[in-house]
Amino acid sequence: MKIFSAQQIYDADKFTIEKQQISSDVLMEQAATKLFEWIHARLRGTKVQIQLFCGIGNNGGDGMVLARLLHEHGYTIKVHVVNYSDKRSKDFLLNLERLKEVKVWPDFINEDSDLPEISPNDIVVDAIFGIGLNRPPDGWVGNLIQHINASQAFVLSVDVPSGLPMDRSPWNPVHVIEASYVLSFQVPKLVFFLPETGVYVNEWELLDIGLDTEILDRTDATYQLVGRQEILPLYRPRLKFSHKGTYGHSMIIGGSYGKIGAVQLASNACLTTGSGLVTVFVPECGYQSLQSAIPEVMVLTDEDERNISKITLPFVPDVIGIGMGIGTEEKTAKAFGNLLKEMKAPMVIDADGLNILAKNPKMLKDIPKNSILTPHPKELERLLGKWNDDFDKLEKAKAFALQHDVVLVIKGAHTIILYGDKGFVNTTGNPGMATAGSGDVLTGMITGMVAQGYEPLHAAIFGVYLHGLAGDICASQQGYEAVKASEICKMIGRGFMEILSPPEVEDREKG
Ligand SMILES: NC(=O)C1=CN([C@@H]2O[C@H](COP(=O)(O)OP(=O)(O)OC[C@H]3O[C@@H](n4cnc5c(N)ncnc54)[C@H](O)[C@@H]3O)[C@@H](O)[C@H]2O)[C@@H](O)CC1
Ligand SMILES: [K+]
Repeated sequence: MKIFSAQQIYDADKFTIEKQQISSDVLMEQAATKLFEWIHARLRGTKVQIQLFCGIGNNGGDGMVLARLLHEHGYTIKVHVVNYSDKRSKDFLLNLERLKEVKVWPDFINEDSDLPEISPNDIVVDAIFGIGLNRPPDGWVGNLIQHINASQAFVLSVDVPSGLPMDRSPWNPVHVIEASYVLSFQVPKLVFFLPETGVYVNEWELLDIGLDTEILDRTDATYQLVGRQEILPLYRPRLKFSHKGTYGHSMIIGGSYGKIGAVQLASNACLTTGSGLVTVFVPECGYQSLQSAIPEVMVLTDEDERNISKITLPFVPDVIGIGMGIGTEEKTAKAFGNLLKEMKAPMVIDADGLNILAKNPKMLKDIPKNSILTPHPKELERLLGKWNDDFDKLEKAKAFALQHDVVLVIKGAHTIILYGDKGFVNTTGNPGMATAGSGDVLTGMITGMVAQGYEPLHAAIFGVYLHGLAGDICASQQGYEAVKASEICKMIGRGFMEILSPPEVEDREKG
């Protein structure tokens, strides 16, 4: 599903109004009717007080229409106009009049007004600012926002949490609504998925407000949200007349004394994801444990007992997953550098493999074509240097991926895969997966997908989605805390089955 920028949303809005020959207030009425229907379906006339805080732009206009509809259906409402500017939008003014016509008179909150009392049992509708926010809210508006956040009431934000800009991190982190639920119009917004801004969105859902499908289809979005619908077409079915050679030979290189488990997790995940053959290359000390832990995996060892010091491969694998538990010893870094120079097979590079690259930037030019890098935030920072905010991070990361022609997997609550000038935002996964070895499993899985012939970008997108899905299945069975990397691995098969099962079973695109 495409993620639009604020400008693209305004363009789609304008196009719809022109093509469908409707006026802008009709579109606002449509949008607010969807809000009303959502609320009404859940409250069914419950006698709860709904306090609506409405700005003076079109987000506030949506709030005005919603207030009218709630009033007409007998709900107990209080409407506040947050009077932060005298530049009121046309449709706000129109709907303020329409509200007065049904005998609802909002109070106006100005700089010197007392803040209204909000009970924890109230429902707050937040329609102060929408996607039009382009500068910091005034201090008193910020205070009102803090007051709403402190109320413990359920806060339903219209379109986006007020105070959250669409293209940067907030000016003041406490002057943003902490939304219990966001009902967002038509398309998801990138801010919902980034660590600094996603924290204001507890849950979100899209409302189809009828923007024209022609413009939605033809708009080229930089970012896409990846759900089951996007994953299913990437799937490569296994053929009846195939054999283990059809699905590639993966090599997993990593481990050091005390960290052989990382290789075990990665190679097991690689096999379980469907790689035809898997060979590992580890220091001598890993031989026994790997042979006994995973009988399906073939084991090659370094001449060094505790660390990788010289990588000699007796065959050319289809793909190499490298870096888990490998350490950053000088001899290891040298062996890794030589492998990069000699090897043409694509690589999936993780953990200390990335740290070695960060310490030896000259090696970056030797990364084989079609390779994938899977940094977590700290590893990314070592590669890119510091960034100002999440948007700056994405720009820097995109430039890095372009310069080195790699697929970059930025791991996080919503992992983002960057390639060329496009980004893909994952929707699966949960906080239980923030656990030792989870990244090793992901590296193994992506390696296994490349081995089977998935293009690197598809391998990364599919692998990340499947990894999160396997983690979600684990969490649903035993809770977040008990999710362990080895169990994520066990759920890979179930994950595949869920992706391939009929659509009514799952729709994970909700936030
Ligand atoms: N584009 C669409 O698809 C539709 C948009 N609608 C609503 O329209 C919203 C956007 O409306 P607007 O563009 O009027 O913008 P907002 O209502 O988000 O903001 C109000 C206006 O205040 C000004 N402003 C920005 N930052 C300010 C600040 N810190 N202090 C004081 N004034 C500030 C700006 O001029 C801005 O246009 C959407 O979020 C959505 O809720 C809906 O009416 C339905 C259709
Ligand atoms: K809002």
